[in-house]
Amino acid sequence: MQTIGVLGAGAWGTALAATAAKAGRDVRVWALESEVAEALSAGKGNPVYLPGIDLPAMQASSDMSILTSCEAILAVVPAQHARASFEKLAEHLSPGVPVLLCSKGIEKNTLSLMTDVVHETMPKATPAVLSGPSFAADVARGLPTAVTLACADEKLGQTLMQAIGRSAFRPYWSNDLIGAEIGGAVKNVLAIACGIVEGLELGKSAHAALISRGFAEMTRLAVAMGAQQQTLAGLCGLGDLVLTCSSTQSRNMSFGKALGQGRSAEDILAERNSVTEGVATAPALTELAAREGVAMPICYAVHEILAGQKNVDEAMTALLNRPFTHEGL
Ligand SMILES: NC(=O)c1ccc[n+]([C@@H]2O[C@H](COP(=O)([O-])OP(=O)(O)OC[C@H]3O[C@@H](n4cnc5c(N)ncnc54)[C@H](O)[C@@H]3O)[C@@H](O)[C@H]2O)c1
Ligand SMILES: O=P(O)(O)OC[C@H](O)CO
Repeated sequence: MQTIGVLGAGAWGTALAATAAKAGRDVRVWALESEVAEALSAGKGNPVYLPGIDLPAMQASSDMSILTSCEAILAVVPAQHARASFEKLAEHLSPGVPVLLCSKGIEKNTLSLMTDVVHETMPKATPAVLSGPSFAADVARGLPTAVTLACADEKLGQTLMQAIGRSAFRPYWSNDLIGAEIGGAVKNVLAIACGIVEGLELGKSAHAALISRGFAEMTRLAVAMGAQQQTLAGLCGLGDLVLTCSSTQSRNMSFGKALGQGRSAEDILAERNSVTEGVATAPALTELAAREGVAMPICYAVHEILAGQKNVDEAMTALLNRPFTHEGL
């Protein structure tokens, strides 16, 4: 597998493209913005989404036909833009080509996971999932990172790992696509909650309690949807939850922190050109949890705050006054 296509040149798509290029692959990148495509092609990095980081030059275009003869595609557009992007990608894809889903979110309204969106828009493609604790800037700088690569077919999973992996970017194979997807989507909503706790200055004990009870919520939903419990204890679950809830380098965590400090969601988002996936995933997640009959009180509290149904103090008081219960999942 030599020719790798990357759909989306935000921070993460760019970091993954650079990693695959450093691993010796022939990389082709589709960028929405022509100025991003031009800068990447000219070896000037990505001044819009990864400013100040040196990257190898790679073929890039804002014309999606650049992805036509790629042997695998890394799909890295934000979750809410996946369906429209995949519908266009379908015109350029050969049957059976693996599509490695690298975004972390659930589609609003349809409640579709990204694998569902692939099945609906590109039924002949083979979906796989890449998820785990990995800030784009760390990966682009070549700092050590480990992620889950979930693919139903182990042989294809191994081929994908060889294609994009290197010593500083270590994929671990799993056959659990649903577990990897749910872990990545839920940790973003929980990171908003952790940010709120930090913004309210509720202390590190509350922070640890939230990570732990949030992990229980994530695992409950994933298992109800058919995932293996142990997947959530791995890189794409607990690993990513710990990373994202521990650093304001996370857009979701820093968004939550600003909410906790009293700013409005609209004001915070208006200042950003980057995506904060947990904002759109929160309402989808609470609907999904209701559909699956799973309790997710922390995620629900985030949804209530974002929907304007409660302010942060009211949501926190309601969480703290839930009945005492047993600790199991
Ligand atoms: N940045 C990270 O550290 C990181 C790490 C792992 C996973 N992810 C995930 O990767 C996905 C992409 O995030 P990112 O950080 O690369 O994005 P980003 O915030 O850096 O950039 C936003 C991206 O959205 C794209 N976009 C905006 N409108 C669009 C449209 N209408 N159609 C298609 N694309 C559109 C832009 O072109 C750009 O590529 C998200 O799901 C995110 O959760 C990000
Ligand atoms: O900046 P965030 O919050 O989108 O998180 C980035 C990655 O998903 C961390 O693994």
